[in-house]
Amino acid sequence: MTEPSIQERLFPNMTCFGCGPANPKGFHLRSFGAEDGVVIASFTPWPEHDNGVGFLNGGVISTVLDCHTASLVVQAASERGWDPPPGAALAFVTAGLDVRFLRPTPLGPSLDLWAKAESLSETECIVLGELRYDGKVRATVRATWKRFRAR
Ligand SMILES: CC(C)(COP(=O)(O)OP(=O)(O)OC[C@H]1O[C@@H](n2cnc3c(N)ncnc32)[C@H](O)[C@@H]1OP(=O)(O)O)[C@@H](O)C(=O)NCCC(=O)NCCSC(=O)Cc1ccccc1
Repeated sequence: MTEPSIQERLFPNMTCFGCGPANPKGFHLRSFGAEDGVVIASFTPWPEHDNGVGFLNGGVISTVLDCHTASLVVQAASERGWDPPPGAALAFVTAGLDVRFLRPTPLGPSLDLWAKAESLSETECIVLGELRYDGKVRATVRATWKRFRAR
């Protein structure tokens, strides 16, 4: 897609490995709002992301699910005026990820990411996510996001 992604619009200078536009060696995940509060993205694994038996490594799966749910939380926080603390790039951080690997995930060519909010509040957001390939859900996440306080 040519339009700016959520990440490019809301945190263009972020250096997160998975989704920071400003990390020169990162994944540069690009997520976009769709209908009914859903956020979507696609991710193309690198050959290096092999899990040793020809499928996608589980840590990489967890990273992209973490970062994709982040885009939903950051967009929701921005829309509601839940601003980051002074000097911080983000209003929320991941407090927990419950990832389930339902079936092996091929190394591409391109995988689909989906996310939708379960609940959103100023102190805690819970987001459901899925990684899909070839019409099948390969992995799911229930991500808990908590308000970040700079110290
Ligand atoms: C094995 C199990 C966990 C359980 O399955 P089972 O008890 O046998 O249950 P069931 O028979 O119901 O099968 C369920 C579905 O799975 C499919 N399937 C199963 N085996 C194969 C196969 N060989 N090839 C293709 N497909 C296969 C099977 O067809 C079915 O799909 P379907 O309904 O027909 O479309 C399976 O769900 C799975 O592989 N999940 C993904 C795990 C995963 O990606 N983990 C993360 C990466 S590992 C990592 O990073 C860690 C690491 C660290 C360090 C170094 C190296 C590595």
